[in-house]
Amino acid sequence: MDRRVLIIGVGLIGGSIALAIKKEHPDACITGYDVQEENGRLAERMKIIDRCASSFQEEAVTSDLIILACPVEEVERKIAQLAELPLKPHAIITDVGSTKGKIMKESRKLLGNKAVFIGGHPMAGSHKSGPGSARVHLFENAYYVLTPNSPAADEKLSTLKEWLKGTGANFVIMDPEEHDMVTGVVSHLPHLIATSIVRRVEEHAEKNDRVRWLAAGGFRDITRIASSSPAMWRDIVKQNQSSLLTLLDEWMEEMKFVKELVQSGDEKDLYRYFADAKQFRDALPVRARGAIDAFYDLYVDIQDKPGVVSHVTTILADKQISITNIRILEVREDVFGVLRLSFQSEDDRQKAKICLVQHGYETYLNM
Ligand SMILES: NC(=O)c1ccc[n+]([C@@H]2O[C@H](COP(=O)([O-])OP(=O)(O)OC[C@H]3O[C@@H](n4cnc5c(N)ncnc54)[C@H](O)[C@@H]3O)[C@@H](O)[C@H]2O)c1
Ligand SMILES: O=C(O)C(=O)C[C@]1(C(=O)O)C=C[C@@H](O)C=C1
Repeated sequence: MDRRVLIIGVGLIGGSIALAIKKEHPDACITGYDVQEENGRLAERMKIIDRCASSFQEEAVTSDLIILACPVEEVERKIAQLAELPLKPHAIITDVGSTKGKIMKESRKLLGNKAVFIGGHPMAGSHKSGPGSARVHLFENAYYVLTPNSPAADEKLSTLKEWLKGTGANFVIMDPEEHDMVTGVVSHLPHLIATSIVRRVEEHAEKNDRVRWLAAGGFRDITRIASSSPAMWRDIVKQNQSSLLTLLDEWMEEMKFVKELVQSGDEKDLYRYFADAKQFRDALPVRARGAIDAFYDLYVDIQDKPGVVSHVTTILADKQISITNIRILEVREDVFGVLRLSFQSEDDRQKAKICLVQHGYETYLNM
């Protein structure tokens, strides 16, 4: 074990990066530091990291690669703390934070140091948190933004990509401000909208319990991300405030337009509004995004009767296909329920599909 990696924050993303590094660089020693000691210990027990440390400062000075994988406000604070340390010359520091502008500005504090900072953001994830949800394939096919901002960073770019090769991600270089506007559009504003929908529904549910009963697939799909880590999103909103304020103004304009459309009841205009959105969304490169498919989910229609779940799992066990997660999404009386099975790889998902279809089950790759 010659080269040393330190991951600060061993949650979903830090843990998944650790697994991806280990896959490609089995000789590297990966140490984790987490302010929640139980997360560090869990990651160690799960062999996501080789060991956990109780002080990040002590580890940082001997590390070749330092990955900041904590919430973004904390990434900024950690950069300032690292800048005070005698880091190894040519060590690489990177982060996985969902915002880049303020972090890149803070990283200038490291310029006097011989270590090099390269900002990073893998554009895949989940609403789940903690090392227990870490997955080696989480970033496969996803875009992974890198924001080098100095000649020294340009020089180290290929070394960082080599470290991160096991993620299977597609690296893309971006300017931090552009990054924050684009992620504001596709990730941060949608997150605020999903959360606000849940809050509206909660208020209605307090007045009428049937709101809870009838919340089904549509509500689930549009609000899944509202179950994400509140600490992570509090920090993202603080860091990307200026893009979000612009985008919220645009959103309110859009809602004003929608209200007028509903008020007008104009059939042609209503149809066009939905049709335009459908056309754009259907043309998006879903597979390349990685975020959804990284979990290699397969949906199976099952009847609401005893023993059906164990029948499905037995079929897969007989073929030695392991399931990483299983969930019944919706069971409607007398009709069908949808079972969501998650697999480690695309290969397992395809094999599972074939043998379940052979046993008469209806399966879907997407819902
Ligand atoms: N969840 C996603 O979908 C996603 C995707 C891409 C990037 N990110 C970014 O990755 C980072 C981590 O998010 P996550 O989803 O892994 O969250 P997580 O909650 O699963 O993990 C974060 C970890 O950081 C630890 N932590 C918090 N403060 C710390 C500190 N001061 N020192 C050390 N450890 C600390 C927490 O205890 C936790 O274990 C965030 O910056 C987030 O913006 C998240
Ligand atoms: O899939 C999810 O749950 C996510 O919210 C992942 C998601 C996203 O918006 O796509 C969220 C924040 C990250 O910075 C990157 C990815």
